[in-house]
Amino acid sequence: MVPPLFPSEDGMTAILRLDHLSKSFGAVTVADALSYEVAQGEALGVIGPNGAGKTSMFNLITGTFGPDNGRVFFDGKDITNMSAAKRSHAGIARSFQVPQPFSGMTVFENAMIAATQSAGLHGHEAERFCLEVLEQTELLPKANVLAGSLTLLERKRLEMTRALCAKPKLLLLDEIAGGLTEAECKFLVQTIKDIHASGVAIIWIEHVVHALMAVVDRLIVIDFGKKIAEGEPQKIMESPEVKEIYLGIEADA
Ligand SMILES: Nc1ncnc2c1ncn2[C@@H]1O[C@H](COP(=O)(O)OP(=O)(O)OP(=O)(O)O)[C@@H](O)[C@H]1O
Repeated sequence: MVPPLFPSEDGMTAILRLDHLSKSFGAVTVADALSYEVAQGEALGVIGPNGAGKTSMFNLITGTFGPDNGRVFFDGKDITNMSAAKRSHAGIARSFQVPQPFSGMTVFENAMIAATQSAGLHGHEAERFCLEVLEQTELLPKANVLAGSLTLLERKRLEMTRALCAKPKLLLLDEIAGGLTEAECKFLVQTIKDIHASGVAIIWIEHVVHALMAVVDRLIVIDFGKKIAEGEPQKIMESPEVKEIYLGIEADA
């Protein structure tokens, strides 16, 4: 039986629900009965060791591949069998760990592709919206520059721009702070805070934990495709499970 969608257990309205998602590639399990919810407008942080299945979880949410078992619910609908393109139209957008812009196009043209193809905007409306987003992500001065010539920080900003131009209800950020200097990271965190404040729900996978902690309302920890901890960020970071994974301290030490 399909579980009731709204409201969720804590009385909040969920934008996303993963219900016992499982996925394996041969002997490698990337999702192991993974279940959680994201409330409308919530910012959820995701941490876990390399290879734990975090990016795979995004692939299951965006429909890059389907689960072996379990279901994905988004905005009141079961989207488990929905194509990636339809999920994008429905309001799920992502940024990639390795930025994937159209390098031979300008920043503005990259933004326009997302606004027209994913958000379904046209003409002046699309242009106006792209300019607004470029201002928000501080890329407006680079609007006419080729994406291939941007710095790493600017490419990360372009990833966010493209995702935001799709008018998402849920934004998936995959290790967007990696490789940045401390000062660059601070700027990026402020932009993500602004996006969060505008009401967009966010799931943010990040190894740069202090950046994550500055934004997220809740944290989950994934190891071997399994959710091993979930809750208030500070408490989770101090939990024995996290210390064991990140610092090599035995859970019962
Ligand atoms: N399409 C695929 N086919 C086969 N194996 C895959 C596929 N996608 C991911 N994997 C494997 O699944 C495991 C989990 O990968 P995933 O990228 O989801 O981990 P991650 O937690 O995001 O890691 P990282 O923090 O290093 O980015 C890895 O061992 C990876 O090689």
